[in-house]
Amino acid sequence: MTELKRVGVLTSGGDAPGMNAAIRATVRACIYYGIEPVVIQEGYKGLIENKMDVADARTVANVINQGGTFLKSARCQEFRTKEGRVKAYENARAAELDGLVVIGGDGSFTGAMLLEEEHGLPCIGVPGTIDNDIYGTDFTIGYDTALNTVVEAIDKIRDTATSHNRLFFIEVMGRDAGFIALNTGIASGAEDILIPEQEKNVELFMESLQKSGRAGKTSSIIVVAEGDRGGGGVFELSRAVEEQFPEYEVKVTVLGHIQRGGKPSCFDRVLASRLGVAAVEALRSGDSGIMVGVRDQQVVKTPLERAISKHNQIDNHLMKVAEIVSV
Ligand SMILES: Nc1ncnc2c1ncn2[C@@H]1O[C@H](COP(=O)(O)OP(=O)(O)O)[C@@H](O)[C@H]1O
Ligand SMILES: O=P(O)(O)OC[C@H]1O[C@](O)(COP(=O)(O)O)[C@@H](O)[C@@H]1O
Ligand SMILES: [Mg+2]
Repeated sequence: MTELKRVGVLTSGGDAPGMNAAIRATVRACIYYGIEPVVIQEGYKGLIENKMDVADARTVANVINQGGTFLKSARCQEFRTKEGRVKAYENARAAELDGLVVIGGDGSFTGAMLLEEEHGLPCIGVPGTIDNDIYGTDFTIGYDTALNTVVEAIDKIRDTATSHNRLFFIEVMGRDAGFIALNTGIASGAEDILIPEQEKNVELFMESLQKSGRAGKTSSIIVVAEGDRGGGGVFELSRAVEEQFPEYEVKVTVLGHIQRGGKPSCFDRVLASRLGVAAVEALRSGDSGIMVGVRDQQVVKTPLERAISKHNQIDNHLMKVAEIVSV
């Protein structure tokens, strides 16, 4: 077992529901194993600006049920520079950190990898992002909650869509990944789902709309991932459809940041608790430069380098399911 005096924890990149539960689990696992936890504010920005405090078990009381991250998150440009990372490391060393737990997405893991490579500070990644776009884990913290938030919102939109002859384009988050769009599209009964991994050309899309019309559908819901550019983005696509199908009243809803908020689901709280504990246990075992995740219900470790350079594949069978159930 590696002797650890102090371990730091931060949240970085886009916040995700369940990050608080992951901070809590990290802090409490440290205390359980006799390590002093240090909480760092505002991600890498706080590390550079030396915003950190020793925590105790009560620091993380009453946060498991809260969305967002009480430590705050940041997208920090300075940390992308070598000089920025030197400053961050100097502060980590002065605080006597023997390891760092980084709760965030692929960008945060790239930063963690560089910090470790350049300065030798052992870093462990915990996947926290609603996008579910991290290789080496079946689920990222926040994804399940976001799915449920989106489905609830689309259900409401369906009520108005069916009360009129309306065609709704609903843009969901996912800069480069279609996992949210595909799963919420199926769960909310969407007529079509557009994702960046499998961009459909506009003609094909129009054909499937025509088919829906012929099948007697008087209203439709199309779920579009924000990263999908097949039709030039949700507004351009809606204009094209309006021209071709004057019988439909076309509406666009961009769900936006509502998808990132709210109380974490039970699934996300459990996942976050598991992974926070696993991160501390990994540091104790002498691991570094890895991410902890779950595959087939087991905690697994993946080198950060692999976690950021590979991608989870969209399940083609699920795409087919979406096509079949929307006839
Ligand atoms: N290539 C990089 N080099 C160093 N740090 C990076 C790099 N990419 C991202 N980071 C750091 O991680 C932060 C979060 O990354 P970002 O991509 O915004 O979110 P996420 O971690 O959720 O993917 C960035 O603001 C930056 O401080
Ligand atoms: O709110 P921001 O910071 O502009 O970021 C929006 C992006 O953040 C996300 O919600 C999550 O992405 P990351 O986890 O990579 O930060 C994306 O789906 C979305 O494109
Ligand atoms: Mg990212």
